[in-house]
Amino acid sequence: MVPPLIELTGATKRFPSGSGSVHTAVRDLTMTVQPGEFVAVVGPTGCGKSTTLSLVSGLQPPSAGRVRVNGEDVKSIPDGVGYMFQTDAVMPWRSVLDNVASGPRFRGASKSEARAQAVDWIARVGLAGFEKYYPHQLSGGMRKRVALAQTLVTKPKIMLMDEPFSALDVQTRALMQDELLRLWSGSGAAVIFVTHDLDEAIALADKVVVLTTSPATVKDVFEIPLERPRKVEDLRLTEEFRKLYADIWESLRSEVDKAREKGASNVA
Ligand SMILES: Nc1ncnc2c1ncn2[C@@H]1O[C@H](COP(=O)(O)OP(=O)(O)OP(=O)(O)O)[C@@H](O)[C@H]1O
Repeated sequence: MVPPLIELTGATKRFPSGSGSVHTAVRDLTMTVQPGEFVAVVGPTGCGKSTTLSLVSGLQPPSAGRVRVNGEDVKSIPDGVGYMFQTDAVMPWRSVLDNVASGPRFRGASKSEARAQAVDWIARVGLAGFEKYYPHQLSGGMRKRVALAQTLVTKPKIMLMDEPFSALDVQTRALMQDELLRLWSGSGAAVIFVTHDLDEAIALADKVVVLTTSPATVKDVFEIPLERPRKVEDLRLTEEFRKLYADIWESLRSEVDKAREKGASNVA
């Protein structure tokens, strides 16, 4: 058995909230991610999904429990981690080429090496010919492709993705999901992908982790035995997919209902 690449064991995160009280965002959360595994995390709005990612990224230390990457306790941002968020990190004042080259440059590559890597990844995400464009000259989907190239050019061992496609229209979103799967399949990277969208979680992942309503802890873990390579739009029409959806939704629904009862206005 290969040791997990990412391991949260009884991880708890508390934040001070006004009036001197404490808010528990994540409680006693245990989950593992194997090297090269694609794990989707779903849960009701505000349950603690992003906080869970921030524990793995080292942006937040746990208040209790352990968070390990590669067998080591996470004390700062671990090496080899790439991020992608809902609002992309594309710098508006830089061309596509300079945006993608900035990661390798920051990690010490020479200017020409960084540019060569950037040109390669810009082509791989389907943007060859757009190197000199600026972000405002691109569509939302194209900017996501730039963000994907920015993330992958650094060859991360771990990709932490927090609803990266949620601002896209449905068709562009499906395209980007296929692109992500295509690019990830050759990368060997482990992924934690946070999403509100159960369809998206099942279409992309090897494993779907259902979190409880706040404070987040793991409610259920579902293996997704769908064959790869996958075409997300075709996959959604299959009986196997609908069955998985029904099973996982059964688990998620009661948490969404609890969150609604607690008064969350915008739930899963
Ligand atoms: N830095 C912080 N300081 C104080 N409270 C925080 C902090 N970060 C998160 N929280 C609180 O922790 C809880 C969980 O937030 P988190 O963003 O992790 O949830 P989420 O499931 O990702 O939300 P969403 O579904 O809206 O994306 C929320 O009540 C939030 O207000």
